[in-house]
Amino acid sequence: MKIVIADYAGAMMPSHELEKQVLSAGLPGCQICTYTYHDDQRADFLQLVHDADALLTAFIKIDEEVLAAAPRLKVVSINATGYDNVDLAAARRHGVAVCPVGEYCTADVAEFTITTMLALVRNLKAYLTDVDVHQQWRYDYAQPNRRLSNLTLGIFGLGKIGRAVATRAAALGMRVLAVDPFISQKDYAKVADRVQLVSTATLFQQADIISNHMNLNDSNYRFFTADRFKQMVKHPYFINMARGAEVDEPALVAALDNGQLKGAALDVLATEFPDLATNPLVGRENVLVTPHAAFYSSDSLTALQRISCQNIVEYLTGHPEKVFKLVVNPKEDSHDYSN
Ligand SMILES: NC(=O)C1=CN([C@@H]2O[C@H](COP(=O)(O)OP(=O)(O)OC[C@H]3O[C@@H](n4cnc5c(N)ncnc54)[C@H](O)[C@@H]3O)[C@@H](O)[C@H]2O)C=CC1
Ligand SMILES: O=C(O)C(=O)[C@H](O)COP(=O)(O)O
Repeated sequence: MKIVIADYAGAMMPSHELEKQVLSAGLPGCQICTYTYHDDQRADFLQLVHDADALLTAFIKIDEEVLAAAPRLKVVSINATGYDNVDLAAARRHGVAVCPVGEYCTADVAEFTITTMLALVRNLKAYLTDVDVHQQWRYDYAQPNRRLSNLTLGIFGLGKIGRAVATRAAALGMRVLAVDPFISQKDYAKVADRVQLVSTATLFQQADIISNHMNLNDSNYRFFTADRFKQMVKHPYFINMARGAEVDEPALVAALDNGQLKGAALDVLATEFPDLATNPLVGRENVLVTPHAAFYSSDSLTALQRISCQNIVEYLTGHPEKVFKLVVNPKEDSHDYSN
């Protein structure tokens, strides 16, 4: 049995020892190949997966071409929460199961979101730059600091991460609004005492900070457009911790340039590995760009590696019901055990 662990170049795991341990314990004798994927070497990747039974990856486009090149493939395990890199219809056609990790970094992303929120409203980047770079000692800027407990947070996507952000923001005294047309009553009930579900128009009217936590799908590709930035009445801070493709990036740059937005915290940009030297969002005092790092802690990484490999073991040993989250299960209806 052959298992391919493919890291996108630039988003590599520090080590694959834990994955190898979990896979070898659950599937004794399996062959494990680790691989670093480069966009311009797709033919090598297709060759590598041609006799693979399982593939462990994130971000690499898994489409008809890959699935047709891997006739023995039974399961694609995504070592990430987001699985927008996989063509689910093609996986269904090929009878290949798809299991994203489900949940491993909810608290990490929520803490990171609150960290950037506080940094934005407290002008932290400007203070640090003034002191470290310019040896300047001052506290008052054109954009005065604000107290979170006097502000309204507007969340797009009240899923696991959105709810965790809402809970932390409410604990800091913020009023919390959210837009999520797809949330179940059961999930909303978990936070109904601290979050008000509203329309997009109401959120745009009332939010001082807007934080995006939607999973990327057909309903929200390039959702944040110039027109929508203009509808944000209070010139809010904008935070994106989900996927860069949900934002029209030139429109975001323009909204920052013309003051439509006070500032931004962006853990994801339009492309996964942006050219920082030329990206117009980099180097601004009121913009925090981080390298898709919100998920990362030693705690989350261990969970990520363990769960993503355990999912492969469970599926290949005939226990799909034990896979944490199956978004395509060729054997029966798909399950989500994460809620
Ligand atoms: N920056 C980072 O390090 C990380 C980023 N992520 C991103 O965060 C996303 C969310 O993660 P979870 O909360 O665990 O996922 P989730 O699936 O629990 O929540 C996503 C929520 O977005 C909502 N949604 C989808 N389309 C929407 C729309 N058009 N309007 C409003 N709401 C919409 C869904 O109904 C769902 O409630 C992931 O899909 C991934 O893209 C996840 C982990 C780490
Ligand atoms: O889990 C997700 O979805 C993410 O966006 C993670 O931050 C990034 O995934 P990896 O870099 O761990 O593959």
